[in-house]
Amino acid sequence: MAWQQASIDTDSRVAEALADALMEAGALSAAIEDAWAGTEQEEPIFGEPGEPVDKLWQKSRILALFADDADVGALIALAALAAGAPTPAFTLETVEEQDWVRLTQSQFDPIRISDRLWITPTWHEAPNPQAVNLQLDPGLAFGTGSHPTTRLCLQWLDAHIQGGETVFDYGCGSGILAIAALKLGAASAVGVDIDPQAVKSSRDNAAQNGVVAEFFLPDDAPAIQADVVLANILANPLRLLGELLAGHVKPGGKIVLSGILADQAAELSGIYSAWFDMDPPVFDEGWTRLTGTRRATV
Ligand SMILES: C[S@@+](CC[C@H](N)C(=O)[O-])C[C@H]1O[C@@H](n2cnc3c(N)ncnc32)[C@H](O)[C@@H]1O
Repeated sequence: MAWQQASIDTDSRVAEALADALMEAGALSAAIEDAWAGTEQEEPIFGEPGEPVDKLWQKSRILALFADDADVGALIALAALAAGAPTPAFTLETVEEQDWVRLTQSQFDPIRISDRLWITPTWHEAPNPQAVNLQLDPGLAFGTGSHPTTRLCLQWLDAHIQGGETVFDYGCGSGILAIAALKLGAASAVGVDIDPQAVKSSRDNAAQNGVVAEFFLPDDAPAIQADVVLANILANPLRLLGELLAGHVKPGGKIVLSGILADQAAELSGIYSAWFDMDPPVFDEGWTRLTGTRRATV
């Protein structure tokens, strides 16, 4: 199927009325943009989120979509009359139907963490069916495996989970770290996030991957001590959460921190050395992973 797209340059003062009138006249959509978009005269117009923008471009362009058999010239003339504007000139082009779902999906390929650990969208064949494959689609919560902060944690899990560990994932997002730990052999995993949508996504993703993990909002989290605690949050919350996170790590257990910029690593390592013997930092694209071993409390 194809559509006709009319491009109408018009005085900004009548653009909105004309776009409304085009919709009334039978356009399938009508969007207003800067007539000089993409040129040196392009004029960015910014507004506060949720606030109406009271400024208009000097000259506006309306892109209006019509059915392939519509008499576009007659409909534009009718709309201009209704909007009290002179009949504008326009150009017309044919727009072919696209498979938007396929186009979007093609932008997400499987992600190789290591030879044995892959993150694969559900619509893809696993590149290595023998590997540990997490099925994860881009969604409303952070954590598809493509971001360096997540990748640093996944690489640590891949290298250190030997089987039977208990894991606590603080700031679980999509649940990717808890789910990966379980698929790599951990005995149990619990995740926590302040965002209810992340808690829901994590539960859905665990079910999708056939693993049993529990996810909570912080106030509902169980008072557990785990062999491994991961927290891929940002430096600021990590500065405040040291004591709480340390309380969730068994003596001799491991902490894995991510979401830290390279120039914040020394300061964060200093904070966590109050409870942990810290390892040297590991860097990836300007981000840092910090790890440490919980000292026995005296
Ligand atoms: C960068 S994402 C990490 C998601 C996932 N764990 C990963 O590694 O990709 C950080 C997550 O931490 C959550 N978060 C931020 N501050 C938090 C806090 N104080 N307590 C619990 N969760 C928090 C956010 O809602 C977000 O989902």
